[in-house]
Amino acid sequence: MGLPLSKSVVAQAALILTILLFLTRHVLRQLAIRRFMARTGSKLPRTIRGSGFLGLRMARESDKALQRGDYLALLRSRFAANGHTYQGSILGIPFTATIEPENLRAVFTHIDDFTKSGRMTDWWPMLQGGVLVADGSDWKMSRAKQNLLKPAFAHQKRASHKSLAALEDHIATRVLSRIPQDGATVDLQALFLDYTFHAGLSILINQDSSSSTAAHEQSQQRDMLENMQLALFEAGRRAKIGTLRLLDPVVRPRKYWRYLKACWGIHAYFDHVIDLRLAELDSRMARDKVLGKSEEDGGFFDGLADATRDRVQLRWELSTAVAGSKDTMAGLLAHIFWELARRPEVWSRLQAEVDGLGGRMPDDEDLRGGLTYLKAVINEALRMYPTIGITFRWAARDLTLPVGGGPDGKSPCFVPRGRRVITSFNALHRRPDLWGADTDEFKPERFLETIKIIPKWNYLPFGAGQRICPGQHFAMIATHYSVVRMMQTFRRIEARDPRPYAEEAGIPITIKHGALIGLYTS
Ligand code: HEM
Repeated sequence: MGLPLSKSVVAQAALILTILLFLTRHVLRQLAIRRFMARTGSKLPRTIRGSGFLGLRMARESDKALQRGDYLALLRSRFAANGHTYQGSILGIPFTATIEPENLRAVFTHIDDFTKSGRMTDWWPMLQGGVLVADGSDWKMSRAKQNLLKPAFAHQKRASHKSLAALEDHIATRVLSRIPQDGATVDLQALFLDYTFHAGLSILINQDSSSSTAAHEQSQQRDMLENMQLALFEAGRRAKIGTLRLLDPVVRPRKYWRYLKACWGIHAYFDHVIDLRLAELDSRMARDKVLGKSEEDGGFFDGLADATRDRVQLRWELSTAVAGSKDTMAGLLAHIFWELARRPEVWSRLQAEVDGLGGRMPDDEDLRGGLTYLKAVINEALRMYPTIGITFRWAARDLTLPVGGGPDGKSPCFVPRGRRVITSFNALHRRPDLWGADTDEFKPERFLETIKIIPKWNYLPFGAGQRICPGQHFAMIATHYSVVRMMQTFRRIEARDPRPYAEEAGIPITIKHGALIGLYTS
């Protein structure tokens, strides 16, 4: 009969066994990595210098830059100092950063290898499904296989006359009529944020949000706007701090609770609107059937409802579309006018082109390509200030990127599974070797004269590959339209903010202090 083992001996044995298992797993993983790297000829990229213990110095630097509003400039300087592909870790969580066009082609075209898996937790609980955060078959369901979004955007395109009417209605009441005509200072960015949010509600979910809307509905919309502002800010923060967000309920319980409430408020708003819209759609269809006339194209919402009647899926897709369109377009417009106010020669040339319309409203054709200088202005603003400045993917397995490995950055670059891959469209668009020494200057002419053909992977303001922005067409039409209407209304512009440019690096990028401008009608 053996002696009974004491509890402490059992505990020690269990501990030793766990450590052994852990070490064995670690050694086996390292061997597998070595074999993989030898087989693929890949190497690790350079490691960022001066990031401090566990990347703490880098985290502190980032935090300060975020507060100052020059975080994107800091990222650019890191690429300049460490090469176009490098690796590091923030608080022990490793990442690989790259702005090599060849690597971006690999990341954005191999969507099953470079996934958005981490996005779901960044956006939780605001979005738990829908095209923005889904991967694999769920994403295909949203965007490709069952064409959930395709018909929605196609309906919206066919109903573009309605979209233009909604844009006109909102820009007239929410922007043009609110700008003092005597040159008194106004924050254009604030007006654009209000405009694009309400135009988005009208166009994407047929939600009447004009000034004649019932008071209780206006107040619901205001609450939703506030909730979405807060939730978008938090989602951006959660993405930047990674797994540290798990501490939020303990470290900042009040803010965390407010964030949850904002997300639930957004859900409740969309659920309510979806019920209303589906009921309207059904009664319209029943009426059309009785009258025997073909039903009118109702735009984006009808397209979505054609593809699915699943209310939760509709909630994710609609809130994604509203969140995706809201500040991206306002941010772009604000940056365009921030630059126009500082570039009289660009303003004059643009004015001359818009004057060519003879004061009439721009139609589909003008917006689709007749206004070449305007297009160059918008392209240049998207180059210097892409409103999605940074994006992330996660490696689904051990992978290689075409370049960036080894001390000279020329070998294939090893990316271990689970690794977060970061890219900055902002830094890509400011690479002097791709864009010239004047890369920090706003020069629309480069899109007309200097660069005849831009290599595709050097310029990605709307992303690329299968996950390219599905709202790109709408965003471009709406931006062209809005700039034309501003130029037709005002003859002179002045910058009213002597402070240097500073960004608010949320999702998406806006101008920290707004776009303080003076405008004159004569
Ligand atoms: C100036 C305006 C806009 C810019 C600069 C912009 C930019 C982008 C970029 C860069 C991406 C890809 C992000 C990534 O790959 O991680 C993206 C994705 C997306 N955008 Fe936009 N966007 C704009 C307007 C819009 C509008 C108006 C909508 C909707 C009506 C929209 C809806 C979406 C959606 C749903 C996705 C996710 C697509 C997917 O993952 O399959 N965006 N956008």
